[in-house]
Amino acid sequence: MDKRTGLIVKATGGFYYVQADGVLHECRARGLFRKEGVSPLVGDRVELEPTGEASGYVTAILPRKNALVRPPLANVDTFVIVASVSDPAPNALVIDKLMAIACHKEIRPMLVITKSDLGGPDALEEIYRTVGIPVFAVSRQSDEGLEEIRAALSHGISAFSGNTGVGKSSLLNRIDGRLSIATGETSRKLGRGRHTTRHVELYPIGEDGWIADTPGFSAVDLERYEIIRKEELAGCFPEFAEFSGNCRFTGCSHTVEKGCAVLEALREGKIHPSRHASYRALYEDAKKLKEWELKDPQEKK
Ligand SMILES: Nc1nc2c(ncn2[C@@H]2O[C@H](COP(=O)(O)OP(=O)(O)OP(=O)(O)O)[C@@H](O)[C@H]2O)c(=O)[nH]1
Ligand SMILES: [Zn+2]
Repeated sequence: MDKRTGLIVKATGGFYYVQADGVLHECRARGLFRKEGVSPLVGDRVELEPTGEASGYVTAILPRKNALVRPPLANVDTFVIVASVSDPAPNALVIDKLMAIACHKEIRPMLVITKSDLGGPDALEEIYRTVGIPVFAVSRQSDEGLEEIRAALSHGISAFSGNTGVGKSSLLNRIDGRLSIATGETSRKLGRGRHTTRHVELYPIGEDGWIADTPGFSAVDLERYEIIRKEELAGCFPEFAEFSGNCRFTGCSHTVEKGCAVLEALREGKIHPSRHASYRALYEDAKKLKEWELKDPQEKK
């Protein structure tokens, strides 16, 4: 049968489920890329050699745009960062770290503010509008905003992240009832703890969009595996770009230097203090990284 290309939407028990030409194929991988130390990920576009109507072999992985380690996911286009107005209170550092990871991986970030029934989303909105990313506010009290979020996810692969308890699962369920993630309450009732098998699965949305259902993965998992060098950090704060070229010294860290155009913009209110505070904190963390930690985690065994 003819080779074709498809998308891995699920991987479990040594099988890869590849969506190709409207059919879900249950596939094994040919040993080929194992030699090269690459294993197929959910989100990979692959070459498929069918062995039957709905079965086949994955014979090659097409070039990846990006890959995350935890959750294991390739070719992520949109990153939905979820934060709640309160319960838990928003943590700007977590949001900014996730946003920096997104930029670093060339993923388009957007922010969804949940639980707006518990208070106004204005404070968060004000910060992130200055960054120039899409910001949506929702609450389970109404469907407002949901349709716009669905539309923003209707192309490419999207993944959700945010601190535990912000309402990711509730939001996903409301975006699409098929998304299987159990909400905090349900999972407690069912006794599904931290140690359940975690597997990522893609669900279709809109015209040609896919949402990654990533049960059990938290912002913490993501942060642990996606490391940004201090030299690369400023580039992950998009609103710094128009200033950072004008600093007096090349290699300016934008934290203390005289003649730093980013610090100048901060003083003039063109960069939000909360964003710069996060930058500073992440810069301090990045300074402490050891050489071995800077190796691409994909290359680590
Ligand atoms: N007041 C209010 N509470 C909400 C809203 N959405 C979700 N919650 C509650 O917030 C809690 C956490 O919701 P989840 O959807 O489980 O949050 P999560 O981010 O998936 O949490 P983890 O699974 O721990 O990562 C639950 O008790 C929900 O009932 C909302 O719009 N308003
Ligand atoms: Zn500077």
